[in-house]
Amino acid sequence: MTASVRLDSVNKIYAAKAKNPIYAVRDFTIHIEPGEIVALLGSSGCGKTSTLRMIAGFEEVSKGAISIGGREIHKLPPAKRGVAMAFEGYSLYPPLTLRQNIAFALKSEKLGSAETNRRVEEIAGLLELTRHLDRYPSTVSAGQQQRASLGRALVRKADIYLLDEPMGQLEPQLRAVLRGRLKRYLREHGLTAILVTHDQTEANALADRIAVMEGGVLQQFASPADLKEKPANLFVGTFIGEPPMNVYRVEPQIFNGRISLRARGEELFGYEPGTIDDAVVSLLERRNALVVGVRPADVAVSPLNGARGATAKVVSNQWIGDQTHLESAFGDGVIVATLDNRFAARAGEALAVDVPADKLHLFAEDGTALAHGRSLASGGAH
Ligand SMILES: Nc1ncnc2c1ncn2[C@@H]1O[C@H](COP(=O)(O)OP(=O)(O)OP(=O)(O)O)[C@@H](O)[C@H]1O
Repeated sequence: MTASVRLDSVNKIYAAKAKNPIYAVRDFTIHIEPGEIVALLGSSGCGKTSTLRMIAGFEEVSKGAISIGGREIHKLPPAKRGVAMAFEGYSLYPPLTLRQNIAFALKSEKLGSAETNRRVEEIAGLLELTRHLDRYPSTVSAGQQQRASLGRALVRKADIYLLDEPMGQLEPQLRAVLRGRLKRYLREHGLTAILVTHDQTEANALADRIAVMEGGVLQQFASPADLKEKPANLFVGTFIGEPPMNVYRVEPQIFNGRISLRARGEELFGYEPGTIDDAVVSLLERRNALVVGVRPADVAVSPLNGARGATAKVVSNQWIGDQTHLESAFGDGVIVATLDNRFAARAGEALAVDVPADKLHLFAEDGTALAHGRSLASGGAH
């Protein structure tokens, strides 16, 4: 009951014959392993739902191919694809109770009523719905309807499970609990699932790999850790991570082996000879300008007296319960640092900020990644 999924150069063009066709998805290629949980992540309008609906069969594929378990399915009707889908808009049947709605998904499996009931109760328990099973959709909350819709998808036996924003309506505490349960359920049954979300936490918590989309184009398909540590381009670098990566356009200067990354004539980051790997140094030698990305957690801040680093002036210092968020004026912009401890610094105070060489992300001016710390990205190799 677990299948691979392949999307090969899939395109979705709405109103293809109109004067202004809408390219919702362009040349989208991903190969998903059996039992893998994948998230499609991106901001509103990036093409996530169109992609999911093409896999389910509710939208035609304009160009390209989709296969599930090695079987090409993109021309088959939805019911023949072996897909179970939980819709963002719930789409429960109003005249049926939640129990009947969930059981309805089992009709085609022709189970006896005892087995049907057992499966419905199991899913309802997982989703904290047991107490509400005999109520009608119009008499329960949006979050309960959403869980029933999720239950209706999970209760079925299918080759793959498609989940469109499955937790969007849930309050944060329940969301965290159900995320854990959903992941355990998918894993225990070895199910292949594709989840659409615009919530990074949800994607990170649930998915083995995340497909980051923007403007209908796949930006990167990688594990949560790789997206954070080795973003393929500046879009992914700044989209993934909260607070976002600090970004500066700099001109590198190398003098007697010392490397100075400068903006408008001012040094933002300086490195003594030998602190940056040779491959990265030769990359810097070949560029007049590039973009430096620095994660807030990688910024070291210290009192000014003699500490190494450039000077920054505190703009705001917030303790958010488990972290300090420190924003300081830096160069002609700002630098945001996050620290695990409280940090005593008032607005207006000057500090030294420094970033270890192995934490620098370097991008070309067109946004292609060149290097992450010590390792060259594919764009940095030439
Ligand atoms: N039926 C349609 N007809 C015309 N354009 C559409 C249709 N459905 C979606 N679009 C357009 O296609 C693009 C991608 O939409 P899609 O819903 O796939 O994005 P999304 O990432 O899922 O966004 P959201 O998170 O807001 O649902 C958008 O520009 C959207 O306006």
